[in-house]
Amino acid sequence: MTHKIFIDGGVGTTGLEIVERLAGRPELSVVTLDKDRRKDADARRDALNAADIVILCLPDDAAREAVALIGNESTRVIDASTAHRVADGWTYGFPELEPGHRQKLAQARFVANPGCWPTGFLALVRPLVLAGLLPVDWPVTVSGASGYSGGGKSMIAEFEGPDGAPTAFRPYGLGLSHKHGPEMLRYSGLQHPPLFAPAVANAYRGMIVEVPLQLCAMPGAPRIADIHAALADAYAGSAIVQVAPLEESGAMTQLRLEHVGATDRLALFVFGNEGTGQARLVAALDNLGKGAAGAAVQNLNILAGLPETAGLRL
Ligand SMILES: NC(=O)C1=CN([C@@H]2O[C@H](COP(=O)(O)OP(=O)(O)OC[C@H]3O[C@@H](n4cnc5c(N)ncnc54)[C@H](OP(=O)(O)O)[C@@H]3O)[C@@H](O)[C@H]2O)C=CC1
Ligand SMILES: CC(=O)N[C@@H](CCC(=O)OP(=O)(O)O)C(=O)O
Repeated sequence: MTHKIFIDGGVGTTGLEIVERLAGRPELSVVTLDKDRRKDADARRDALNAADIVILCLPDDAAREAVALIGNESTRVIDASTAHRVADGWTYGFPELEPGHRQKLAQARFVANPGCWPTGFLALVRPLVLAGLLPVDWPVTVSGASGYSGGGKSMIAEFEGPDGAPTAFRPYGLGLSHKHGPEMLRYSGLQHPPLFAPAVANAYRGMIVEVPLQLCAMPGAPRIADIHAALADAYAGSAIVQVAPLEESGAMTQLRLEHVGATDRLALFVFGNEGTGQARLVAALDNLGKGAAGAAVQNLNILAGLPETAGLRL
């Protein structure tokens, strides 16, 4: 069986990355609209309703508009935008979220791909909440740096424009109301919004997401080995999410934004000091990989009943 896939927004930053990952797969027939017709409502309606699975790589408003254009009840949707991540009737597209979630995704008609920051955050935090190591009422902070392609074509133009990059490193989200807040809160299972301190760096792609924990102040004062074991258990056998052994992270003195390169891998680390009772949990990923296009292709594979890592860069 050939699955008909339409990528709406196929010439944008995320859309192009998805097209690359789907190329050369005979089990898929991939449709994109050429530059002249890509915003034509009739052409989009036809393509949306003719597809088995559509992937929306659009700004939020255009993604909502695309969903409204779908009348064919057998068309399934993967939305890469923020529009539907906490919306009723949508399934959150993070297969690793918790046991059984992948099975829910396989049956879903509407799937919301996670944001890049929440991908790193939830991968680090959700298993600790499930294991009872991180109390649900604990005040959690998450910070880090992202490559500028995380801001799509407009931020790429800003950093690669004729005047050169505007800065080397730019903290943002200073109003503490980033659009990723609701999904981090909902899917972590925490009771309080995490304090989120993001930054963008003068690098095209790659990101570091960090959750510092004062283990010594937490109930039961979990040890670094307990935190590591919970993460290692959660992702045992995953080809996508890898937890560095403590011997490896213990020997590291630094970590680069580019750690996973242009791949769809998600690398997790537990750095810590048993003496001070402090830990730094860190996720390294590509904002365009597991943070966007890699996740969309992984979800597509799950929806279509295909091998989960087909087409991924691992
Ligand atoms: N970049 C990243 O790392 C990540 C992005 N995302 C999300 O993915 C989505 C796409 O982002 P990204 O690829 O970065 O953004 P881009 O701005 O690079 O691409 C968006 C594309 O959508 C097109 N578009 C805009 N409005 C319409 C419309 N009404 N009909 C058809 N096409 C339209 C744009 O056209 P035009 O070429 O004319 O501008 C552009 O080609 C966004 O919702 C973003 O938040 C999610 C995770 C990470
Ligand atoms: C560097 C940068 O600006 N990154 C984007 C997030 C990119 C992403 O995850 O996309 P969504 O917009 O689909 O959530 C931001 O923080 O808004």
